[in-house]
Formats: sequence, C-alpha cells, structure tokens
Amino acid sequence: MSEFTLSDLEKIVAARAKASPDESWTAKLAAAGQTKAAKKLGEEAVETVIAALAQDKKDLASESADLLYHLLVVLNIAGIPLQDVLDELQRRTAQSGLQEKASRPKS
Ligand SMILES: N=c1c2ncn([C@@H]3O[C@H](COP(=O)(O)OP(=O)(O)OP(=O)(O)O)[C@@H](O)[C@H]3O)c2ncn1[C@@H]1O[C@H](COP(=O)(O)O)[C@@H](O)[C@H]1O
Repeated sequence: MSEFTLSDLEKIVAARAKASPDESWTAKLAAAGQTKAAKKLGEEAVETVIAALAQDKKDLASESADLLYHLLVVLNIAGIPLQDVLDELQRRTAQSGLQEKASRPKS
C-alpha cells in the first residue's frame, strides 16, 4: 500500500508553486491566480461526480486524485494549511463522539 499522504502532496504543491510556470502546472495555476485555480477545482469536481454516477471505479479514483490535487492548489493560493481543514474535520468528529469510539479497543 502507498504511504503517500495529502500532507506530502501539500508540500510538493507549496514547492512547485514557486517554480517556473513554463515547467510546472502548479506554478502555472498559482501564477494565473485563485479565479483560474478555483475554476479548475470546479471542473474536476464535476468530472468526479460524472465518474461516480457512471459507477466507473478506475475513473472515480483518477478524478478524485485530480480533485484533491486541485483543492490543495486552491488552499495554497488562499494561504490555508491542510492542517486547518483536518482540524475542522477532527472538531466535527470529536463533536459527534465517534473519534473516541473508533480509537477504543474492541472488547
Ligand atoms: N497531482 C497532480 C496533478 N493532477 C492533475 N494535474 C494536472 O492538472 C492539469 C489539468 O488537466 P486538464 O486537462 O483538466 O487541463 P488543461 O486542459 O491542461 O488546462 P486548461 O486548458 O483546462 O486550463 C494537467 O496538466 C494535469 O497534469 C496535476 N499536476 C500536478 N500534480 C502533482 O503536482 C506535482 C508537481 O507538478 P508540476 O507543478 O506540474 O511540476 C506532481 O508531481 C504531482 O504530484
């Protein structure tokens, strides 16, 4: 199983955003600005929905990868660390009380 994480990709996106737009898609999006990056995120979201509705698992995994990558680019441009998103998810999980149940050993 791959050990690659969203945090790894966030670091790659941050580094590549500073590269030349001629050699990096990330840098091209960062240079174009949030309107273009958010538009690409929207396109990838639609393509993910289409793959889900088509029940095409391979396509859905591939489009989901595009979606997550473009979300990280949008977050990078906005200056929002991925950790802020994870903190929000954790806050909701803690609120529902499910985190405690999930980490509790099964008897
Ligand atoms: N995960 C991705 C990733 N997923 C998708 N894409 C790119 O997203 C682009 C979107 O493709 P589209 O066909 O929708 O867009 P397009 O037709 O090229 O552009 P438009 O005309 O629609 O504006 C493609 O160029 C893909 O290569 C990605 N580009 C980069 N990454 C990651 O970012 C890293 C750095 O990439 P660079 O910034 O290119 O060095 C890579 O090593 C990967 O880890």
